[in-house]
Amino acid sequence: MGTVIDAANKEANGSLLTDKKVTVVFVLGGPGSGKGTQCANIVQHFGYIHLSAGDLLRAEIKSGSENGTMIQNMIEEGKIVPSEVTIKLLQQAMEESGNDKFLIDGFPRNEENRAAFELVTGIEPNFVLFFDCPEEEMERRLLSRNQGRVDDNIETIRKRFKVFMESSLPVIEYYDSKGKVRKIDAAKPVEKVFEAVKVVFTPSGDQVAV
Ligand SMILES: Nc1ncnc2c1ncn2[C@@H]1O[C@H](COP(=O)(O)OP(=O)(O)O)[C@@H](O)[C@H]1O
Ligand SMILES: Nc1ccn([C@@H]2O[C@H](COP(=O)(O)OP(=O)(O)O)[C@@H](O)[C@H]2O)c(=O)n1
Ligand SMILES: [Mg+2]
Repeated sequence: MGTVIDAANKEANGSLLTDKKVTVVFVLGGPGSGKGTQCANIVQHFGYIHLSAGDLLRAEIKSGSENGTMIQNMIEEGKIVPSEVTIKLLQQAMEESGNDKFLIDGFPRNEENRAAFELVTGIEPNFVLFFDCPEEEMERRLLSRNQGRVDDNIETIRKRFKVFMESSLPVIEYYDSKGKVRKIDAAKPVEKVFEAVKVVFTPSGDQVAV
């Protein structure tokens, strides 16, 4: 994307993103690590809006948009959709929500996602929640997710794991080098994982011993 267009985008989207202070938490982790499950819990307890990049892309396919076929093909192959498409959907959802605290789930998934979002929106995440889970466990979960997803088959799952290792982990490492990563052991049962998540979202002065 050219810098002139980027500057214009930033200007045009300034209402929410520069006038107000927004809180953004990126929720990252491999496919099946439990991002969506834990985001639902966080929303209930901490008043965030949950924006799943994958859900927004799937809704875009269903809406019959001109990008639908391209997005569908990328998802079936486990590939990462060009940033401009995903960022536009995220920005729209943020604007429409009227809220100012967002969990952005499954984004940024590669360096292009990360750099373009920062450039276009001017937003840096407050922190990054990273769900760390072994591949065997993620594979088991995805194969029994039963949400009718075209990408939850063993062939595409293997491709998604490869993309995660090659493209998404470097983004987590980038934020780790800035001290922004909050790593959670995501192999445990849902309730145990949420106990660890709660600690991250609770201001340290408010934590009570149990
Ligand atoms: N801690 C957990 N233990 C066992 N199963 C889980 C856990 N967290 C999520 N699941 C299940 O695993 C599948 C993938 O979870 P999901 O939240 O969709 O992950 P992601 O969004 O990271 O792909 C779902 O069927 C979900 O019910
Ligand atoms: N930032 C993103 C997020 C998802 N996607 C696409 O959407 C697919 C599903 O993403 P998802 O976040 O719903 O998947 P899970 O990690 O939740 O299993 C990915 O495999 C990509 O093909 C993308 O292209 N760019
Ligand atoms: Mg998900």
